[in-house]
Amino acid sequence: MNKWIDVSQLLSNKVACWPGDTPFSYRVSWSKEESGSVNVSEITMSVHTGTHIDAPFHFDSEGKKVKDLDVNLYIGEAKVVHLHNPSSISVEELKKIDLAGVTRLLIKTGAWTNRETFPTSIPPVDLGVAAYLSNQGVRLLGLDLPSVDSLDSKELAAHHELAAHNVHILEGLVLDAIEEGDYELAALPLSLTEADGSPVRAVLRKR
Ligand SMILES: N[C@@H](CC(=O)c1ccccc1NC=O)C(=O)O
Ligand SMILES: [Zn+2]
Ligand SMILES: [Zn+2]
Repeated sequence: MNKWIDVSQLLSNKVACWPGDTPFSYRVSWSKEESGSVNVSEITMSVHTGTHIDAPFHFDSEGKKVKDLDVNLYIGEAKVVHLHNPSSISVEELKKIDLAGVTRLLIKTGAWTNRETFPTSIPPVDLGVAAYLSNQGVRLLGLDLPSVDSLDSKELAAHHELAAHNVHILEGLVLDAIEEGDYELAALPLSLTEADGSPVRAVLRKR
């Protein structure tokens, strides 16, 4: 039986954060010395830090929140493909991939090299990709990037298009050591009732 491989970013005070967003912080808020019995800690973070999923509420105030998302999206068969430092994620490139039976597509671009600093530019998901993937039956798109849109985008066109075509978003994967092929994925969001996104622990197992 193949082993599960962790494809999540480490959550430490060094993790990169979207410029201007709440930085990640961890601290022991009640030490064993103080409490007399236990160490108790707290974390503060943006839900868009590290490896995470977006709920449509992130970019649509009427959109689904994390609690409304189907857990079945985030567990099951997934295909990993490599695009080699693409300038964007294009329909043309995706047409070269056999997507028959693929419901979860994970793309390694290699474009985010130092995960302790936020990238200055990333390849965005082109317009038309959402419609293409959805026609092929893809329901979850995962990337090794902090966003599916370019970092300076205010319209978040790819986020909106993906949601309109019912393709869900998983961002910030660590796919450096993952070869192309068929895997099982587990990347469950927390059961946050109100949130627009959630950190996940993403793991892959070769099929
Ligand atoms: N779309 C990005 C997050 C994002 O856009 C963002 C996150 C925190 C603070 C500001 C953000 N975008 C501002 O334009 C994501 O999905 O993780
Ligand atoms: Zn996000
Ligand atoms: Zn996003």
